[in-house]
Amino acid sequence: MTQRRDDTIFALSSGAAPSGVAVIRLSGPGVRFGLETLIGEVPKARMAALRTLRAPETGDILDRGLVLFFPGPASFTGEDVAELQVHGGRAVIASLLKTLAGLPSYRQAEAGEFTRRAFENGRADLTEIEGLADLVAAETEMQRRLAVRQAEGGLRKLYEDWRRRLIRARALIEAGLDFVDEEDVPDDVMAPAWHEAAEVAIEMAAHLDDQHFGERVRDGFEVVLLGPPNAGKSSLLNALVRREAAIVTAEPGTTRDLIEVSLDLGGHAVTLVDTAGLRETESLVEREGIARARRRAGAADLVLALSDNDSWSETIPEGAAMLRVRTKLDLVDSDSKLSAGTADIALSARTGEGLDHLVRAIGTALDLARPMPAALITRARQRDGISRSLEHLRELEREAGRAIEVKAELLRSAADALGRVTGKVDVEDLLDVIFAEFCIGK
Ligand SMILES: Nc1nc2c(ncn2[C@@H]2O[C@H](COP(=O)(O)OP(=O)(O)OP(=O)(O)O)[C@@H](O)[C@H]2O)c(=O)[nH]1
Ligand SMILES: [K+]
Ligand SMILES: [Mg+2]
Repeated sequence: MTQRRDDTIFALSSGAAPSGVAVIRLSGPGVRFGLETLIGEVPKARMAALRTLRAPETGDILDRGLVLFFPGPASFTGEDVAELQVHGGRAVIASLLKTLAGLPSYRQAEAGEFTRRAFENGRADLTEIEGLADLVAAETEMQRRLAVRQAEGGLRKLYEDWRRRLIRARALIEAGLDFVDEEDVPDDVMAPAWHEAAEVAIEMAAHLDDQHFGERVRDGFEVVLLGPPNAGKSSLLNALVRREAAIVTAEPGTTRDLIEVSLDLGGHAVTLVDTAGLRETESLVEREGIARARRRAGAADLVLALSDNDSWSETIPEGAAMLRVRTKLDLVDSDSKLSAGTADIALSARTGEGLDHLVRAIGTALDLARPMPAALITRARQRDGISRSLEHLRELEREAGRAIEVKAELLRSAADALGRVTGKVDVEDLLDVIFAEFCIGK
């Protein structure tokens, strides 16, 4: 996807027609010419102007709408940009797009091309662009909050600061190399550089040690339902998703495979997994299902251990965060309901009683209530880059006795690994993957 920058690109940036209002976005060197052609002038920068749009050849009225002009370089893409806010009918949009396509060196934008131009013109780094993609895709409130912070440069600021400090440390070392015979370089000339690198390494390690919180906000936390046959696991899953996603029968051993559903639980993206009831059995199919249930529970963010009789023997895998859920509360007479038993929560999938309590408890158990740090890793790509950078710094610490040139090279590699995360360094191979996430018009 290499584009010539003398093209002016355009696209419908709002959703599918028909809609009340449609937004057509233009970017490139021909934007001023395009506006003069369509409305006879270039309106005042960043002010909405109500104008009649006309076909250049015939003078026919295409539509009347709001026209906005954002001169480069202080625009989204860094180029001249315009937005045409017109009526969202199919014919209006079609005639405008056709008119634009007829202008010299105008063409339809490819998916993500506006954002790509923004990156190439230095208007946003890769982490901000990933934040933007997440913001467009955000489905839950937590995802939206995380994406806004990232799109606003939360990660960029942190990573640029580290990179700047590593580059400075290397400069200190190289300056020392230039002026002093290596044998004689006194330790204290280099000491501030080593100190700086060690500080950055500590900060990176802390940043990486986040239990993958940002990735899980983005991709969803995994919550696994576990318990003996007929505990009511599938019934609870169905009640939470409000549809018959899993088969429920009175027969113990109904569920064999893992059943996954994605849902928004109180503003948090969760993948809820129903599993086979745990028991000794001769059935090979069921045994495999039970083995899968245990494996999945072992890797879960949270296990909901279900029981309809307040006993919790052997259900719980070591180490997993867990809530004990007493099911079928509607079968319990109202006097016994008052004695809480050993469960964290009691509920009925049949009547819905206690479900809201469960949703709140899940949020608390996942520790979602804590304040979100300004910069959270949201993707494996970022984690890999920071880990690689930290590896180089660790090597630097281990190789304390090595030649100064080797150490300077390790600092350079550490800074480059960071630069690849933000897109400052040699990322051509990554770009197509990242921009493919965007739709046309973004
Ligand atoms: N009264 C009442 N019955 C329930 C409730 N939840 C589940 N049941 C019944 O309990 C039986 C088992 O429910 P399931 O949801 O299939 O239980 P499960 O844990 O998925 O069972 P397996 O898949 O066999 O391990 C069914 O007959 C359900 O109708 C409830 O809240 N109240
Ligand atoms: K069952
Ligand atoms: Mg089941």
